[in-house]
Amino acid sequence: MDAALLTPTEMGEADRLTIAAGTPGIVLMERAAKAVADAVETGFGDAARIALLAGPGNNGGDAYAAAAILERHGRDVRLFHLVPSQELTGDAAIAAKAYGGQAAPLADFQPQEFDLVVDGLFGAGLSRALEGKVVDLVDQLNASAVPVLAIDLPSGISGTSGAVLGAAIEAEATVSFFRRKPGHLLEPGRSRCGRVAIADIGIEADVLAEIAPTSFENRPALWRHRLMLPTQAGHKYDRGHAVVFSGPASQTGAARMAAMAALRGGAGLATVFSPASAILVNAAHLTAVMLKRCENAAELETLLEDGRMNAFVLGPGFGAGEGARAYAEAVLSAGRRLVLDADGITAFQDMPDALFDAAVAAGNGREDDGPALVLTPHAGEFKRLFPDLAEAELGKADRARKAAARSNAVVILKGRDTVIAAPDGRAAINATGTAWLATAGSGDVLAGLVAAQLAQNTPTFEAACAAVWMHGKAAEAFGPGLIAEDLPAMVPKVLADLIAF
Ligand SMILES: NC(=O)C1=CN([C@@H]2O[C@H](COP(=O)(O)OP(=O)(O)OC[C@H]3O[C@@H](n4cnc5c(N)ncnc54)[C@H](O)[C@@H]3O)[C@@H](O)[C@H]2O)[C@@H](O)CC1
Ligand SMILES: Nc1ncnc2c1ncn2[C@@H]1O[C@H](COP(=O)(O)OP(=O)(O)O)[C@@H](O)[C@H]1O
Ligand SMILES: [K+]
Repeated sequence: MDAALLTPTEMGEADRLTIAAGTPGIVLMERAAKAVADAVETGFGDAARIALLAGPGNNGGDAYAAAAILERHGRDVRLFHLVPSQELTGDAAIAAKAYGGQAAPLADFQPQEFDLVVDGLFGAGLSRALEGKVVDLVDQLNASAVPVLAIDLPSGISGTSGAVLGAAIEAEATVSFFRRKPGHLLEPGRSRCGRVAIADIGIEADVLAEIAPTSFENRPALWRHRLMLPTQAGHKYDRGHAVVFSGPASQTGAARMAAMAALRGGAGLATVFSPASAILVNAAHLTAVMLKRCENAAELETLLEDGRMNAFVLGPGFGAGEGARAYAEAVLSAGRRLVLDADGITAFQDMPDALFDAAVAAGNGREDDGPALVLTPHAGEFKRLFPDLAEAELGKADRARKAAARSNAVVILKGRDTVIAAPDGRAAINATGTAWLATAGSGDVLAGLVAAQLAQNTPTFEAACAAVWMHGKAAEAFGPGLIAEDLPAMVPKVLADLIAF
């Protein structure tokens, strides 16, 4: 549960359970405020003049309580309130009463008069879009060069979806409490948060058992225990055999990169299945990866008789025609797990139900590994299979979740904030990677890394999460100048760190 993300509603529940177990709300607020004051001291120690902005709820209460602490530390603070303190209720009213320092209405706030602004306008309780004077203030603050430390979330960012509601503050740093929220990881929220620190305010981890969160940060804690690493006496077939379908002679590179990634990711064997016309091109470039001719569906049926070939990739460079559909359906109906990427996804754009039916019929695989199908769309490909979901007013995590439930597939919805969702409702949000991943072919490598995990019998959701995490880490390890071919070569370093972890 270390990787759990809490929606604002779930966080409210964590708060409620903690209060019910005997910790008064004002104590939680004091601890939250102490964490904010500590973040000011450690991150913005040089700031001489500090403004704290207080909204109408407990986020504002945190600002009052933090102002009181900073003032006791001798800092020059001034508080600006959206509503007069006598209109506050509950813990926020208590905190406002306890603060005896300078306060003024928000209309008097001029960002340039300060070296640091602490944003306590809205946090988890943001329930509608910002409007009117608050929007003007946010715009003015964002246009100034004054750094902002946000309490819980930058005001205007949805903690659930990361969306900007009306307008949102751009923070340099954010202090949140107990666990991250999806909005800290999903764009544009992630970019607006700056550095995120999570403070312990005395909420016990055991509240999570009752809350049963379904969103997670994609970290090794989520899947590390499900990875199958080579055993001392292991055989290559223990680590599975990944197969990647090659496209025609002029489009073979993508499949080879995916196959190389499958080997580097730990599959015991990897084979490219190639149409006859591309055999020589593929043969000229392959060494550790093997090659077999697969000209049509009948040949595929025969090849599938070798039950050791247990994980397939279809799509990179393949061509988006009827052939792709026939192969995908054959692989699924033969009980193998399949990563469907790129052209493989596009091939089903006019008949997505045929794909979803095949995935439902394939069920949950051997020993309940999880779904047989993994879909790896970027936003454009996603729209081809799920046009209604692409257009719905949904956050990215819910979009991916609904797609996973509809298709009975694990869906990897790619981008800077890649979401991995399972039909059972789990969703993991990834934070590894660099902008250098936006390079031709990097998605092909990801498909191969997923197949590597599937070949090694990692359950489907965990396989997808691990692959996305490693893909990002490989990019981080390489640094600037990355092209897709560099990624497989970085995987050994990523695995070494993971094993040492
Ligand atoms: N849940 C917890 O465990 C803890 C919560 N704390 C703080 O409490 C915050 C949540 O407090 P609240 O639930 O009171 O919520 P907020 O303080 O985030 O905001 C709710 C208030 O803002 C108003 N509001 C919402 N959207 C608005 C909009 N667009 N324009 C104008 N007004 C709007 C609401 O009517 C309500 O008065 C957290 O973000 C955190 O800072 C901390 O005190 C520590 C403990
Ligand atoms: N700005 C970014 N930051 C981090 N990762 C990114 C960014 N842009 C793209 N990616 C990742 O790079 C990969 C690109 O895959 P894809 O769009 O299929 O490209 P291609 O078809 O060229 O292989 C995905 O894993 C995606 O999540
Ligand atoms: K805030």
